[in-house]
Amino acid sequence: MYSRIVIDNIGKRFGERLLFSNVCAEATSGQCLAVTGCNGSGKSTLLKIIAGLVRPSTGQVRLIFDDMPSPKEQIFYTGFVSPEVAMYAALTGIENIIFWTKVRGVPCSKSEAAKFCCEMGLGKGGYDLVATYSTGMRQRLKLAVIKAINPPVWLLDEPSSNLDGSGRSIVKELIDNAVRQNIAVILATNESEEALYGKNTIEL
Ligand SMILES: Nc1ncnc2c1ncn2[C@@H]1O[C@H](COP(=O)(O)OP(=O)(O)OP(=O)(O)O)[C@@H](O)[C@H]1O
Repeated sequence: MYSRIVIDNIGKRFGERLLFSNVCAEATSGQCLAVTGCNGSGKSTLLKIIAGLVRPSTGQVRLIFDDMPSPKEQIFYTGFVSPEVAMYAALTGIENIIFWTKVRGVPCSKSEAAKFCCEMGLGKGGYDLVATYSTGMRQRLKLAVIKAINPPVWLLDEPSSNLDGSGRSIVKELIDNAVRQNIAVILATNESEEALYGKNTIEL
């Protein structure tokens, strides 16, 4: 599927405080757009605006897909990995994947969910309750969920947070594969090395 995200003159203000203004960029299928900037510059806020979770103060974000979903359906075309997204602690990793894929209407068997856990380096941890997970394991599970849902637009907010070296390599491979599969990836990061995954970069 072809997708195009147009960030058109976006600005955001919280009360008196202007966070950013006149941000313009585009991300299309098969490309990664990196969003960089210091702590508090508004990277997460911009991703939330693109996800439709926060209203911009000025400008608009247009999501364009070749099969023209209704505005209500468009939310199902994006996946969001963020420190603010939580997995269900009372479910196992595999059960979380089955839950989230069901919410999105994507078929996913237990064995497929177990495979996604393994690919993200959770191993047999996929059968354990998320309540018992370390922060890095929770992050790996969020990556397994977006891989299972596989939407045409991926919004990745600090995808390597709390990950060790092997986890960071998994994130790189995940983004490379997503781009190869024609997914549009928007990546917010503080890591200069990770920012290089972006074909284009917005600095806030
Ligand atoms: N709902 C809100 N109301 C008021 N201020 C907010 C709100 N959400 C975010 N902010 C403020 O906006 C600023 C930018 O936050 P944001 O999380 O987008 O930055 P960031 O660039 O992602 O930071 P970091 O690199 O630390 O993750 C922060 O100062 C934050 O306190």
